[in-house]
Amino acid sequence: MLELIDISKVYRGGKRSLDGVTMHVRAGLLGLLGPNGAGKSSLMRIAATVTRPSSGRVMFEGSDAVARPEPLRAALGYLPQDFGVYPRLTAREFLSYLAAAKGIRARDARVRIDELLHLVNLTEVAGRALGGYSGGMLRRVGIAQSLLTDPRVLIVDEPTAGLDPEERVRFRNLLNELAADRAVLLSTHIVSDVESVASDIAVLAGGRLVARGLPEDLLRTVAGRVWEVTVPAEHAASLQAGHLVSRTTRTRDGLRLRLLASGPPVPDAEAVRPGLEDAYLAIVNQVAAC
Ligand SMILES: Nc1ncnc2c1ncn2[C@@H]1O[C@H](COP(=O)(O)OP(=O)(O)OP(=O)(O)O)[C@@H](O)[C@H]1O
Repeated sequence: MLELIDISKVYRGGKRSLDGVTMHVRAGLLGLLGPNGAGKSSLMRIAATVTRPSSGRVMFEGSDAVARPEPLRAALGYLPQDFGVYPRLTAREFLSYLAAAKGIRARDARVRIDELLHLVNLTEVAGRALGGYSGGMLRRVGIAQSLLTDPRVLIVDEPTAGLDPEERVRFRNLLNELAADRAVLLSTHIVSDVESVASDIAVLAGGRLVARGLPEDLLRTVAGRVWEVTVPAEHAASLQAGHLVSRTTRTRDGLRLRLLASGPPVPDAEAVRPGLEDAYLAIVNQVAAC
């Protein structure tokens, strides 16, 4: 549906944020994972036709979306990372204003806005000024605005930033539902945001696409290399220094470390089933070590 081909981006001043990224976006939920500064927002802005790539092509349904962005724009919903609202407007007023700006007729807009307020569970507070909304509620307004035109491609940039765990789960489920009949590209640096919902995961690090596949493909990269050990707190530092540690838990018997190693890091280490967090850590750090 949407193809990003060999995309590079160099900002004025010489900062290179993307380096030859090729990524095809199909129907369903594609989770774009990467640490801060990996280039996720740069790629999302290019996919959303907000910024042009320095080189490379963006193709939408076979036609060049850099030269002619209108067809993609007409099919696109976008929630930018720095989504802002007018605090004095109510949710309904704000959405009506945006609908008018998108050229939606007033009567159609009213019906659509009612549907969307219901979808994002804001109907009851739709008459309240946005200045009084929580971070999670504002994110839901952001999703509602991105869906005004019922887009076939939905791009959401770090939508769970600043949300509490409960809101995060609700948001994840909503995006999962939306991905049933459209392409959703979701960026995040939090593995659990995509772990349970994305069937397709891309990992960006240092401006390059370093992994892409099903969660099980990514898990395979650390098969047999994830261990858990419990050590006295004073012994933990040397293990932490020599290995990638994906989790540290304090227990009655000392520190429980979950770490990556090609063989048992200590004789009584317990081999455990890899999780996506382990795979992500390994993939991103392999790149950093190169
Ligand atoms: N307009 C800009 N001008 C110059 N450099 C920029 C600009 N936008 C981003 N960068 C730089 O490009 C790199 C990638 O930034 P980008 O925001 O795309 O990454 P990200 O993965 O979305 O990270 P974050 O989650 O922290 O936003 C960073 O080093 C950033 O400082």
